[in-house]
Amino acid sequence: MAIHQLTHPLVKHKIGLLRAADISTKQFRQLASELGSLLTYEATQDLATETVTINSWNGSIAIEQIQGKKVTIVPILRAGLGMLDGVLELLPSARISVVGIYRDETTLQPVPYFQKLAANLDQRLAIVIDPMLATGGSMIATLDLLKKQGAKHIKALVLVAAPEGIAALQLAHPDVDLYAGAIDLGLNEHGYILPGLGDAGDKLFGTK
Ligand SMILES: O=P(O)(O)OC[C@H]1O[C@H](OP(=O)(O)OP(=O)(O)O)[C@H](O)[C@@H]1O
Ligand SMILES: O=c1cc[nH]c(=O)[nH]1
Ligand SMILES: [Mg+2]
Repeated sequence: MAIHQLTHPLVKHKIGLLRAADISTKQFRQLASELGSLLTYEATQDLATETVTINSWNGSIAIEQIQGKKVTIVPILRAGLGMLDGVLELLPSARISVVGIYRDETTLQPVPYFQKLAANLDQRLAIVIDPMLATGGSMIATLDLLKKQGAKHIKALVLVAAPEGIAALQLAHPDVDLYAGAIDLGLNEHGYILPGLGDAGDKLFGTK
């Protein structure tokens, strides 16, 4: 598994702003979306292109376009939705496959509750988005589910990852590339990332 920790100054700056205790819902949403765009830019660097001929203002010319079926973006509900607008800014025609999973607060085990996936998953790049990779349970369950439905080419985009989650992901899905805005120190006794962002879903949805 390739692990890409983004080092772009804009990413570092925006992740830093996200960590402020007094951040507003509006600011948190805006930054999560912007970081979604920056992670997408990085994660799509190796997309294959093909040459096609089009009619331009000055006659026939050859242009490059992305090859193959449209990408599918896979937000993990709820918090993954916070990155979706930013990802769509760069991939406006992408199909969206929604996966609903929450983490049981006591056992920290992922609990799936919804899925609605794009067709022909085997022919698409699937870009899974979730702000937090903590124990890795939710991401691993999502990748299990996508592969069961035929997905073969998957990338995972997170704002903050814990080393524990990266190790678990590496073991379960060594073929999936991870793109992280930051790799933090570790998890506390409740499974929260330190220094982390706190509860990303609650901050995005204003539920706490
Ligand atoms: O790596 P893990 O240990 O599985 O933890 C990470 C998961 O926890 C959070 O979701 P949460 O369960 O809070 O659901 P929410 O997005 O609905 O708030 C987060 O958005 C991830 O999906
Ligand atoms: O730190 C964490 C861990 C799981 N979910 C979150 O929202 N934050
Ligand atoms: Mg949450």
